[in-house]
Amino acid sequence: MALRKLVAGNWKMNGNRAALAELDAIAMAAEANGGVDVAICPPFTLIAPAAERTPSLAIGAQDCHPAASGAHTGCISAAMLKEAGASLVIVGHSERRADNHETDMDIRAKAEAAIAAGLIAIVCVGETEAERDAGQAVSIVEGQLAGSVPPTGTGYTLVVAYEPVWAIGTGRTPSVADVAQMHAALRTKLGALLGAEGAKVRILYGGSVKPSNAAELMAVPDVDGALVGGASLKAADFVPIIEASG
Ligand SMILES: O=C(CO)COP(=O)(O)O
Repeated sequence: MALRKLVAGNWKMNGNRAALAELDAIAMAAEANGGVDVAICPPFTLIAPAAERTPSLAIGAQDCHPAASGAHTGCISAAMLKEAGASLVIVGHSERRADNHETDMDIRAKAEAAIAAGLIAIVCVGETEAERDAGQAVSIVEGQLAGSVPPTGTGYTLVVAYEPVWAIGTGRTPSVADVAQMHAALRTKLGALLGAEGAKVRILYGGSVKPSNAAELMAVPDVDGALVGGASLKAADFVPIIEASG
């Protein structure tokens, strides 16, 4: 079953108010490519101005706290993101798994909080280079998925992003065959975890997606979109990726 593609940009800790000008051309491309869902996940401080500037574009966050509220200095709840204008949130990005020692259990709790607040949760999984070299990529990623996907997730509330850690920001990507193998394994595992809903959950590929490789990656079976880092910062790079996904 071909699912509607989602192309999401993760700005990470980049961008400022001036950079929001990029959103105008991205929103125009989203409108012109009506068969593709497009989202941008800027830093927290830019969510509200981004949502106000381009109401037609889905705006997301890059993390949320698992609790609804409370004494958690420096943290942001899913409901706060929703009120600021976000409709989705990335959880479990490998940079957060590494830098903040987030576990699969933490990530599942964040995804559950996001869904409870009415956000779409984009749950990230991906192996390190050492794990791939050891022949463990599929089993590691299946384990991350089983641990971090909420059992109540549906095709409307949950998105999975496969991002090999070694492909992020390096210009390197897995072969088309390796992407196909991993996405097929994730699709099967989602079915085991979520039943019929597992077939409706979009599985994005992320890691050095750029205009020159987007069409090839988006044509792989069970690749239902892209999670784009560096190439989402400029409309000149991101718009061709949207166009290649239609
Ligand atoms: O981590 C990523 C998106 O979440 C991918 O980053 P790059 O596209 O810069 O490799």
